Amino acid sequence: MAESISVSQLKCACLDPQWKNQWIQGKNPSTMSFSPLGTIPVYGAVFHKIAEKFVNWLTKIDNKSILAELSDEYSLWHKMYNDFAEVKLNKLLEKNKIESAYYLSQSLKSFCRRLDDLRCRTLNFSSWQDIFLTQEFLIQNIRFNTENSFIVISGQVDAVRTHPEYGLEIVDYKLSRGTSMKHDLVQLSIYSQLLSKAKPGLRFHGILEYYEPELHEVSISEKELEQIFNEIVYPVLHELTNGKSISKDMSKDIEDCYASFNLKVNIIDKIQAPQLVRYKTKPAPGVKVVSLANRAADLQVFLSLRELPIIEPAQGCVHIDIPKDKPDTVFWQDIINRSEYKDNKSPVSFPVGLGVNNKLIIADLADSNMCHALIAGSSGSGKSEFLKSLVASLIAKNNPGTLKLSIIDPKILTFGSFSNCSFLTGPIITDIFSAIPCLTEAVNEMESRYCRLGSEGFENLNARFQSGKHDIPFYVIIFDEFADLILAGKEEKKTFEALTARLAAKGRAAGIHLVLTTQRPDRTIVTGLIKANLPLKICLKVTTAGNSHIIIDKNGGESLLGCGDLLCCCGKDIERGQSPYITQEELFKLAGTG
Ligand SMILES: Nc1ncnc2c1ncn2[C@@H]1O[C@H](COP(=O)(O)OP(=O)(O)OP(=O)(O)O)[C@@H](O)[C@H]1O
Repeated sequence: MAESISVSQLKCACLDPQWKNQWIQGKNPSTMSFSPLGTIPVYGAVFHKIAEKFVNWLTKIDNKSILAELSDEYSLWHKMYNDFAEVKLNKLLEKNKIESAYYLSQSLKSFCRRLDDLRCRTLNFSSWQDIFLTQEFLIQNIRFNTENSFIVISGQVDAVRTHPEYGLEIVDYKLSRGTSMKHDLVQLSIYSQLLSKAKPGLRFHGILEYYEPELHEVSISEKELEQIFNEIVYPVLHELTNGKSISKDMSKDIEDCYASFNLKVNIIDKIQAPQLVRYKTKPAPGVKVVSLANRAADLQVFLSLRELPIIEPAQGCVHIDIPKDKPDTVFWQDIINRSEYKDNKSPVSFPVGLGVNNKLIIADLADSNMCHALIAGSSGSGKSEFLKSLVASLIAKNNPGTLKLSIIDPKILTFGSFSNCSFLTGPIITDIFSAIPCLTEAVNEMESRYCRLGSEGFENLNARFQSGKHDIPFYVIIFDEFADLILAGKEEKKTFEALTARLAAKGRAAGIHLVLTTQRPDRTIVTGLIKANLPLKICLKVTTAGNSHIIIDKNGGESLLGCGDLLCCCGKDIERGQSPYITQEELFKLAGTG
């Protein structure tokens, strides 16, 4: 799911809007650069190759007499020509590219002159390693976070050198100039950001070396590079990831739509969330909130929305949630690295999603208001993805000694090849009738834990865990689609309800938690008993307002957008969020089953 891009591709995206659009459309445009018409074709790649090989060779010399032989620009050029350049230059001559061969040889000569200058400016020069820290340095898979997503960038820096005044300098060799100096600096600015992420704590000055064929150098400070990155590169990164959905400002359209029904409103603020834009709307005196809410269908038509907007009263304004055409994915990896989550020390807390206010919605199974969960949503609403991210979050915080999972997955697909995961109490249960023995065992386990906790003087497992005793694992039972068991027969339904009620009533203290999901949130499935016993309710997109009511006692679930858009209810507050997305590979890797 994560986008990855090379530095040359990113540079093209920054400099050529057509290139960028093709990339956004999923194409893979070429990054070939061409010499401007009417100029001699330059062979930048050949120059880079020869320079790289030569400097590599130089930095490996430890023989003093060889070093001494290369004491001026002429001897350096002589060596470079004989051992590294001659064959390439001859190839160009054979192809009758005489001017290009001449240009290249002159550029390489300038490069040798530059090497000599560098040697002279280096106090107590003892070897070429004193100058070249690294060259053609490969920086791979550096992750850049954008507003709601991230992109992975890889590239190869021409050279990193020591500089007597600035410390370290990143060098970009060029054989010709771009259309403006700023354009040429884009690549350098990307490298400086990549390097400072790859080598935290180090600071880099930048230098552009134009071999045209005489050397012209342009030196640029770390601050200027950062400014170019922020001004030119970062907005493009945003477009390449979330930017696919930089949403049109609809404030005026919303005001106009209401005005056409004689309802005067004023949009006072808007918030970008991954799946929607929330417009904070102030009704004029005399305009009823209910009249605004009643116009949801009109707004949908007027604004050409794919779903009804959700319109809700809030503190001092009305929230109008307008769905984005292309929602942004919230990546699990980003979420668990956020400090709000990292600071939460409960071993059984997990991020439910990213709220519209950009704050994480975190649930904690150790909390009595959230100790067992009911998750409902129609087919495709994101239940399985939600469960995967939940399981990943729990696994990431624990080890098989502190957490045990039982997974009942009649759909088979969700946790497919998860079976040899060391966190599991046994094989994944795919036969719904085997769910009953699993829950019965959990009840027995709960009773025996009660005795043990009582004899040790602990009120609950979490208190025991926090006191440093980690030998009894938290135990989470995940039942992905319990409807079939309820519908299997009266007896099954009764037994299931009774077991659920027992576990729900006393499970939290024993560190045993239930997570039940269904795609059929009607009264036959989500019975009063089940609903009452599972305090944490997650409503993904459901088919009807009635379904939404059954889960969260409120409409709204029917207007959600699917794909992890959710309403989370624990107690009286209901929060809208977007659930994190984890890839199958990431999950299996984490679970040690990849
Ligand atoms: N949090 C999410 N972020 C991004 N995409 C999502 C998210 N959740 C779901 N999706 C998208 O929606 C698709 C369907 O999700 P999922 O399989 O979880 O639905 P489901 O509710 O389990 O459906 P079913 O009940 O039919 O199995 C996923 O394959 C994915 O493409």
